[in-house]
Amino acid sequence: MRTAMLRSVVKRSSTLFDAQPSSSYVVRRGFSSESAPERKVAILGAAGGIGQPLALLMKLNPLVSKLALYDIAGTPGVAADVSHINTRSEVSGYAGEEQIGQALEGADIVIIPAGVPRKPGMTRDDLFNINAGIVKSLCTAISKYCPHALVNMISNPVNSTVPIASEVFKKAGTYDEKKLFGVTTLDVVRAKTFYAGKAKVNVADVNVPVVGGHAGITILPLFSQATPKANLPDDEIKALTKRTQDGGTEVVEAKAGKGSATLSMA
Ligand SMILES: NC(=O)c1ccc[n+]([C@@H]2O[C@H](COP(=O)([O-])OP(=O)(O)OC[C@H]3O[C@@H](n4cnc5c(N)ncnc54)[C@H](O)[C@@H]3O)[C@@H](O)[C@H]2O)c1
Ligand SMILES: O=C(O)C[C@H](O)C(=O)O
Repeated sequence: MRTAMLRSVVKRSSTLFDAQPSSSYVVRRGFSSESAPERKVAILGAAGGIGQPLALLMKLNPLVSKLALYDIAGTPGVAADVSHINTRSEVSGYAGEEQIGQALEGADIVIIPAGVPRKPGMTRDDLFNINAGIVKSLCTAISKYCPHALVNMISNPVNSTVPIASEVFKKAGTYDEKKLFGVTTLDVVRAKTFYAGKAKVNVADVNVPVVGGHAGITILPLFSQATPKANLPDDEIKALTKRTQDGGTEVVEAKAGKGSATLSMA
């Protein structure tokens, strides 16, 4: 899904990537490829639990030519580390609000895992007060510096942070419903894994549509549409549905105060 999204991005300017950010903490030139298109991806919250493995995956993605890693702190180290990987993209680290413009300038895709994760006993909605403000300020900067970028919202509660982003973009006159995404792929990933285990089929062959939002009962895995068909009894479908809806809580409790899903998320 992530690759398909990246493939759909249209190159906007051939000169976009010529300029070197002057005051970024780390800039490393990667290996170039004549034939691959140029695309800049910015990760906001790049030094965090999701941000770091996500930066690694983006650095491994041959469709990315520029990777901007932004956080309030810690990004120079992450950028230096990731930049040593021998793939073509050029990696830059940006730390602090005064550098967000450089991080976002020319970005085709912005991925936002910035914000606070849950602790045991909390719901995603309990994150609203702090994460709403973070998302609002980041989206205001996106409107200013890369108003045409595809925006992937990971920060929770996704059911609320996406509407916040859309309101910020509407106010700035930059809203495009085709370019704002709430990232709920983890629900699909979980539904596929849990279904494959119960149905005793190869997980690589499994498809399970999931509709709705990204919190509790708003997550609706459609196991009736799952393939390969397995004719599981109702009680097993109910248990699979509940486990998928509670998948995030399962990880939060297992991590016992050290955050929520990061690796399966990235
Ligand atoms: N959509 C999903 O499926 C999904 C899955 C897992 C986690 N999440 C959510 O993703 C978010 C991040 O989770 P995490 O485990 O990476 O948390 P984390 O605390 O490990 O990392 C968050 C990062 O955001 C940074 N940050 C905070 N304020 C910022 C700002 N104003 N600008 C830039 N960066 C800022 C922090 O410095 C930190 O490095 C949480 O809200 C979590 O609930 C969503
Ligand atoms: O559950 C959380 O708080 C994080 C994330 O939304 C998840 O589904 O793992």
